[in-house]
Amino acid sequence: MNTTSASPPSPSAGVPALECRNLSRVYPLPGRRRQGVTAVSSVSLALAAGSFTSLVGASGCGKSTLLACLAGLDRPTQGTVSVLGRRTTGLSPRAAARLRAEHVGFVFQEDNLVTALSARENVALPGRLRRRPLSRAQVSEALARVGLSAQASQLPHELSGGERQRVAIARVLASRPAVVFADEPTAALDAGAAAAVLDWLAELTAAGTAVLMVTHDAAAAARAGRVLVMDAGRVIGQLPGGDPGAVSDAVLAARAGGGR
Ligand SMILES: Nc1ncnc2c1ncn2[C@@H]1O[C@H](COP(=O)(O)OP(=O)(O)OP(=O)(O)O)[C@@H](O)[C@H]1O
Repeated sequence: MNTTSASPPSPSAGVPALECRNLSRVYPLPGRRRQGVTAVSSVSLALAAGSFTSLVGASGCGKSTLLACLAGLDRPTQGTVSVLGRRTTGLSPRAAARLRAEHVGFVFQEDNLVTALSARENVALPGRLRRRPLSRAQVSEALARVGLSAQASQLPHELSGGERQRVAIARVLASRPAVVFADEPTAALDAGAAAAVLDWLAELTAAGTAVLMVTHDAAAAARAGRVLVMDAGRVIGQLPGGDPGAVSDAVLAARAGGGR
């Protein structure tokens, strides 16, 4: 376990790291004022500090939209989101960005990194935004942890897709935000690299971070302690992690039982 990284803020007893209530997102349809696409419908959930949760469901069921609304990257049409008990919905864009910089991290398949910054600078960025810079040793340690010491000075376009993903992992390992959102973090990786990413996410949760991961990979989903199953914009069920077969069955059952 990395011992020199920043620790996530200790949440007050009983306050979830992330919570949403009655969250909905309706995309307007051009030219049809009264109609829209309901991508997320009345979702309520809470993630405890140190929990690892995955979100599964058939393509188009609303996983990425829910993640984006929870992460403050999209505005829900209705409902509330709170991080460490502080409401993020309804904040000014500036205040929301500040709260995100302080407490939220991202591991996305694409658009992960600031293109003009080196791997090292990308890892250091959350600390700069929080005005609590990480030490050079902390950044180096995180890059070493993901096997990228030799690439520290390279720009994102000089790295492979898998290496860019690892820089994003190093960034959250170093800054340890209260909540990490991971969208298909293993999709473009070979089996060994995917297993390593899941190990690092689990390492984060052991240090107190709440991780929410969207994935189509049942084996990856089953690494989480809790698997939420979505269909047609709703979270329709949950199961404990550990059994990829049970996750596949739950997704198939959701698809068979519902749909838009
Ligand atoms: N910008 C948008 N405008 C209109 N409809 C959208 C928009 N983005 C998503 N949708 C619709 O919202 C629904 C949910 O999409 P979303 O991308 O959240 O699903 P998903 O479960 O993440 O799918 P996938 O697994 O294929 O990535 C889909 O019906 C999609 O067509």
